[in-house]
Parts: sequence; C-alpha cells; structure tokens
Amino acid sequence: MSLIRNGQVSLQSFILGSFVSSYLLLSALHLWLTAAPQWFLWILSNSWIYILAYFILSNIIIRLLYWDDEWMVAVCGNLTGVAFGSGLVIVALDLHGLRIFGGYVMVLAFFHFSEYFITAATNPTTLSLDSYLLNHSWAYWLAGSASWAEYFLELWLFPPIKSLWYVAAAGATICILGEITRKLSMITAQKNFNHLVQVRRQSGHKLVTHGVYGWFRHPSYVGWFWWSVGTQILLINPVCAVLYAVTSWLFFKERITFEEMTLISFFGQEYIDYQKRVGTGLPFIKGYLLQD
Ligand SMILES: C[S@@+](CC[C@H](N)C(=O)[O-])C[C@H]1O[C@@H](n2cnc3c(N)ncnc32)[C@H](O)[C@@H]1O
Repeated sequence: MSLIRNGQVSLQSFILGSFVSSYLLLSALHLWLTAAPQWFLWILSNSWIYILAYFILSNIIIRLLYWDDEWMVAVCGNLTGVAFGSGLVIVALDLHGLRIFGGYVMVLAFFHFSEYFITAATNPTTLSLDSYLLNHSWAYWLAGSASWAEYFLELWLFPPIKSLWYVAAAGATICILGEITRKLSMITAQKNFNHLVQVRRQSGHKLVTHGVYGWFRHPSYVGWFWWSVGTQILLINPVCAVLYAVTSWLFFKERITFEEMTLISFFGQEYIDYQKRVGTGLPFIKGYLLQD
C-alpha cells in the first residue's frame, strides 16, 4: 500500500500540528529554561497563548513548505493536528476542569484526519479535500454545535454530572471501537469504498464480503453510528446522546436502503445472497429486501 503525495502532506502537517502538545514538555522544563528570552517565557506562562502562538507559527511554516493544492491539504491536516494536540494538553493538565471536553476534541480531530489519510492510502483516485469530511453537511455541524452547547450548559448548571469519569471512559471506548470498525471497513473495501454512494457501477467495482464485511453488511456505518453516539456518552450529554442515536439511526436507515438498491442493481443475485447471510449490523435496520 503506497501513500500518494497528498497523503504524505496530510500526515506531515497533522504531526506538525499535534506537536502543539510540546507545551507539556516545555512547561515541565520551564524552571530549566531561565536562559530563554522573556517573550518565550511569557508565551509559556499561559497554555492558551502557547496554543494560539503555535497555531499561527505552524500555519506560517506550512505556507512556506507547501504550494498550490498541497497547501490546503496541509492547512486542514495542521488544523486537525493542532486540535488533537490541544485536546491532549487539556486532558493531561485538566485545564479549567475541561479534561472530558479535551478527550472529545482529540476523538473528533483524529476522526477527520484519519478519514483523509485512510482514503489517501486505500482509494487515492477518489481523494479530495472533501475526504476530511470537515464540510460534511450543515446538519453535521449543527449537531456538533448542539452537543457543545449542551456540554457547557450542563457544566455550568450541574457540574457534578460532568465528572462521572467512568461514563466518559465508556464513551471514549465506544468511540475508539467505532473508529477502528470504520477504518477497518475502508481498509478492507479499498477501491470499492467511496465517501459518495455510487449510482453507476465503476469498472473494477467488486462486491466485498470478507473481513469486517463478513460480520456486517455496512461496517463503516456501524462504526460511524457508534462513534457518533460514543462522542455524546464521552461528553456525558444525556439529551444529545438520545438525539444522536435517533437521528443517526434514521440517517443510516435511509442511506442503507438507497445504497442497497444500487448494490442490487450492480451485483444482482450475488448481493441478494450476501443479504441472506449477513445482517446490516445496525439495530432494527434490515436494508432493502427485494422480497418485501
Ligand atoms: C461510504 S461507502 C459505505 C460502504 C458500506 N455501506 C459500509 O458501511 O461499510 C459507500 C460505497 O460503498 C459501496 N459498497 C457498499 N457495500 C459494498 C460491498 N459490500 N462491496 C463493495 N462495495 C460496497 C457502495 O456502492 C457505495 O458506493
């Protein structure tokens, strides 16, 4: 599996961005940094100033290193990297008591970076800036905004519920398992996986039924469904946990029905036999069954 240039750019810029977590090392060493210039010690005196300064500096470095379409790939890679590294700083230092939110930021940032990176590694011909899924849909970011609003409102009104660390740990575990399932699907399906549901069969498109596709017919949707619900359990957001479960379920039910209509038109009896052997993987979703 070779990695095309934009995949490398994305990885390099994600790593550059995530080095914002160097704050942890530098702040631990600050007593030994007496010879450092005053302005540097001032930046180091406040984690948020350091994060902002690092973000600006890393964007300048990226502007100097990458050109044309590589630049925007690097801007997005760096953005997800800085978010991931900042989340790590917040988790490690429990900044303002926001450890759980920091963990959520790490999960979110890694998801978007890895969507691009795994697409670059497995199906590079379909790779575009959209592969970061940062511009997924207005509904996706509306849902994100609602979850941030719920988190901070409840943190303000009922702070004790936001310290149920074992609930957050269960949410983080669900996110990690969902993320692994989704990425395993992309790696298993390779060029047969596409972020956009195909309505015409591409040459070379083969039906995948092995690996995770032997467990579920829609493993990447299973992974994404549980990942999205897991983010709300991680944030200990009871309202959004229910809303995310219901809206994601409705979304995937409709999408799977449509996708299976196309898959039956591509693969005919081969897909119908596959439907008989393997379930969709999502609770109470049967898919598009011709005999119904
Ligand atoms: C976003 S991918 C999702 C794949 C699958 N629904 C899943 O959850 O892992 C959508 C594309 O995968 C293709 N696809 C779905 N299931 C497939 C399978 N078992 N074998 C090959 N292609 C498949 C569809 O044609 C569609 O273009």
